[in-house]
Amino acid sequence: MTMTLLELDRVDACYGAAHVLHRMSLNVKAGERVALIGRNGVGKTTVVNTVLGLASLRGGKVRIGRREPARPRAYMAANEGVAVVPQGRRIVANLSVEENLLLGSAVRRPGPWNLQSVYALFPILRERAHTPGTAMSGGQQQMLAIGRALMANPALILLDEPTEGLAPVIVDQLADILNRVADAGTALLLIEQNLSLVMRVARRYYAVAKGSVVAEGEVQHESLDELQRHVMV
Ligand SMILES: Nc1ncnc2c1ncn2[C@@H]1O[C@H](COP(=O)(O)OP(=O)(O)OP(=O)(O)O)[C@@H](O)[C@H]1O
Repeated sequence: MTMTLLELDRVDACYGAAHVLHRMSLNVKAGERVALIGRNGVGKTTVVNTVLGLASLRGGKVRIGRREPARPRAYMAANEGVAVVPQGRRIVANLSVEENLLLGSAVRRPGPWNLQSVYALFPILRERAHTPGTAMSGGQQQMLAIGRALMANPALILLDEPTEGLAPVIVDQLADILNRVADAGTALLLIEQNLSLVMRVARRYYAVAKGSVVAEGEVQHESLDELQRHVMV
């Protein structure tokens, strides 16, 4: 049986008094490529925040790898092989590209990814290894954020709107890179409003509205119009 890497089972989650997720259920198994789509503010980032313990789990169950914590915490995700490429990238400004990559290897599992293989995937990062991480373009910083996640050799990467603010030509490169990462065996949960990326990378999708899953299925069985109606503002 394929291992479940992440599962939310009827999860309710809050920020203080703000109740954002309502019986949210989704799962990602080893090697899967899953998209989470939906309009702004429906709770997609809160799924990641619940896994990291940044939003409070108030009901339901969260499974992270082999654990089912009552209070999920970021270190548990890291220990269970779940890495995050956060919205806005969060590159550390006063560290070089290489130092930012090395931050990703603090909790490291065995696997194919190391500085050399990350540099082979992103030659631009090798060229810019000693420049400050935030001195690079938005697209390059996104590559750095993905490279940093790979340095942990994760079984699953949660990517929160990786195409935000990127030019279409960079989105094309990103699709190619994410497919290579997934081909190498890493599962992806792709939070995205860019459906061109979703259609090129994801196999399954969940559509979210008002903190719950309102539709799910195989990406290849849906038309662009069908997916589009879940993200239109
Ligand atoms: N730290 C917080 N405290 C209180 N409310 C929050 C907090 N973070 C987010 N929210 C609220 O939770 C709701 C869901 O936000 P979330 O960021 O999960 O949405 P999203 O689907 O990821 O949207 P976006 O694409 O805009 O990031 C929104 O109404 C937002 O205002």
